[in-house]
Amino acid sequence: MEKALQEYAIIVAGGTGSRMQHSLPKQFIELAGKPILMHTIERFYAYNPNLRIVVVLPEDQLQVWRNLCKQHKFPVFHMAVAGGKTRFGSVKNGLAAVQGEALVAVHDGVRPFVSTGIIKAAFEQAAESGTAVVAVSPKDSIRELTEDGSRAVPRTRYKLVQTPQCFKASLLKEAYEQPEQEYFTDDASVVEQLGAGIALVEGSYSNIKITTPEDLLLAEVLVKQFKSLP
Ligand SMILES: Nc1ccn([C@@H]2O[C@H](COP(=O)(O)OP(=O)(O)OP(=O)(O)O)[C@@H](O)[C@H]2O)c(=O)n1
Ligand SMILES: C[C@](O)(CO)[C@H](O)COP(=O)(O)O
Repeated sequence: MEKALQEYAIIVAGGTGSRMQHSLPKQFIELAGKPILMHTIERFYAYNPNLRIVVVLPEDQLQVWRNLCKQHKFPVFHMAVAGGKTRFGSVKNGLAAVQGEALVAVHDGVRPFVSTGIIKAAFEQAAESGTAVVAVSPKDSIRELTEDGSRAVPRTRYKLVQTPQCFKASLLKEAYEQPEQEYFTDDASVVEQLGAGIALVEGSYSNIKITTPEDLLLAEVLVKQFKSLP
């Protein structure tokens, strides 16, 4: 039987959270008594306690994070590395900590409600096909902007992309050697640029990215239901 590949999670939390308009970087805002980022890390630890976890933070927040870990007696072992100016740069820095052939999940530090089932499904799909991107179907109608205004498009042709996004390490590393492009909004878009196909895995509507103040209100509700979320 083939030996299973080592699994890694690169949890990107190297942003400043400008759209949240909060005094703290949003990944440090407390939910149910601890920073959002700690909830996120705990989801991955719950999936696999042997997972190697790399947390990417703004360079000037590394000490703040160490202090928060001490203050909260945060028990989950992880490596903390400095991020880049953009999410692309942060993922690239996190990837430098990945050794050998492995499976790597890249996940937003501000998506604390991902279920262990979704993480598992993403790793399994990546083990099989090399790529796995979690996504959900849109619930609203979609219009495309055109030169004259806008037009309706069939929503059944679209998916809303979430994280985790899992890949074989060699593929992801090769992808992140490419020059950064403005249209690289996630890891799938970077890997796809190499010509690789992207396998989709069903996500969840509760796997929200905490981005703007109303997301925080929703997160306060979701955190109370944490154990029963899909
Ligand atoms: N230079 C950056 C920018 C973003 N991220 C991370 O990528 C994830 C998704 O990005 P987003 O929600 O846009 O976070 P911010 O960049 O912090 O938010 P904003 O765009 O509102 O400033 C977040 O966990 C964020 O910390 C990162 O690791 N490094
Ligand atoms: C990676 C991502 O969360 C997938 O939906 C999203 O693309 C991040 O976008 P942001 O502009 O960095 O928030």
